[in-house]
Amino acid sequence: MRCDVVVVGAGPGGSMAAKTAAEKGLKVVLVEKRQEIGDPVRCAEGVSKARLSSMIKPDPKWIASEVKGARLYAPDGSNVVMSEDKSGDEVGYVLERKIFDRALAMDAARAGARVMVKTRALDLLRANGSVKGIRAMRYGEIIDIEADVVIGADGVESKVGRWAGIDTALKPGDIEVCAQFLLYDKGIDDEYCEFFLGNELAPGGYVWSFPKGEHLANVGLGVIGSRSEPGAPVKLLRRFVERRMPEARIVEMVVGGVPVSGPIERTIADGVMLVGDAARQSDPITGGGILNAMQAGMIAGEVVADAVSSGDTGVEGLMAYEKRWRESIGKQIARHLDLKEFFIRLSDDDLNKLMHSIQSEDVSKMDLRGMLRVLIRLNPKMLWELRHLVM
Ligand SMILES: Cc1cc2nc3c(=O)[nH]c(=O)nc-3n(C[C@H](O)[C@H](O)[C@H](O)COP(=O)(O)OP(=O)(O)OC[C@H]3O[C@@H](n4cnc5c(N)ncnc54)[C@H](O)[C@@H]3O)c2cc1C
Repeated sequence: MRCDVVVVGAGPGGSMAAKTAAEKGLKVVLVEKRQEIGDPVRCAEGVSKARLSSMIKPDPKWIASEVKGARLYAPDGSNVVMSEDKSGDEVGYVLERKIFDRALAMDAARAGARVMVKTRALDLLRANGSVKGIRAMRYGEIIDIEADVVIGADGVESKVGRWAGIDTALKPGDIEVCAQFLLYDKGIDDEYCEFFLGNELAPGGYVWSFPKGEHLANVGLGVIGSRSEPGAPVKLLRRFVERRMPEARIVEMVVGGVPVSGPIERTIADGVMLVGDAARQSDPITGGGILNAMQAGMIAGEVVADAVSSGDTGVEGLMAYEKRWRESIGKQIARHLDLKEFFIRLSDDDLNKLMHSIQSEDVSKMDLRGMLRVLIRLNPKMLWELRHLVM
């Protein structure tokens, strides 16, 4: 089989890359190892309404709920409320990713991409040292898919980067190890996402509750890998749920990892591009990666179309991808990495102090940067080293 570009992985990043490249007239193959795109879900499914809407038209079929904002809790229970349009990438819509991921792949198919499920990429094909596509396993048979460019959108456990010689290795401190329940509890606030901070609750991470309507919610937590033991996230989550919502009915459980390493050194090689979690493009503070993956996928699709039509699919021809994603989402990722590195060092007392200091301020209409500016003004000694982030 021969095409211009083969995309490995039909998550949000891969499907957007495939759709964009197909719309630009390229012959695209999108391979997905699972037999059902989007299932099982390893995600809390929260995204910013405005940013999602800037990329695709929201469809009620894949929106589980719309929230008014987010409530942020310090370890001692003190809290602030942030409104939906300002609370960052996690809040606005809570998606139904089983339907959402499938809809994005269908959009790619409608744009002309060939979608192949139950097809696992096994390795890169090479000829005279250059990448020439992938070898894959499809329904138990080995097949070769020849292509000028391979886009690796194969998620947090990505192998495409490694096969291409790109260093995507993550240290334990570069991963949030997560556990999540989909649960029903009468006490779930259907109008607000909730975030709970605290080293006892989730060392180096946080607990979230993202409502999906009618008192159903994704309740989960992430623990920084360097401070986690095997099984710890599930134990901590069970403790949280037993204490705060003892009547909860758990109907689903997922575990998974989110890269919070910040940008890797390079995301392209000759004939290869990495997108989304494979490129470690998720947000180091929130762990949110859906929208960054989609945006990077769109950029990758545009750049690969230019590269194929110019006949230069080497590093030079793909360099515009590297530049464009770093100029856009890369800047925020880098800023949030600095913030994460600082905040995971804070004690629960520090977190309480910070929360108390902003409770008398109206932060409801502020974005994360505005809130940080106020926090630095009120706690100059503790937060002085973060001042460059708000200048
Ligand atoms: C518990 C948890 C909660 C999260 N909550 C949120 C949230 O609320 N908001 C948010 O924005 N982000 C969240 N994230 C992160 C988000 O899920 C990811 O950042 C996002 O899915 C990345 O998209 P992607 O397209 O890069 O990769 P993925 O969605 O991981 O897709 C990769 C695809 O590649 C396929 N694949 C892998 N290897 C191969 C292969 N060899 N051959 C073929 N196919 C392959 C996989 O099956 C998969 O379908 C969460 C993550 C976790 C673990």
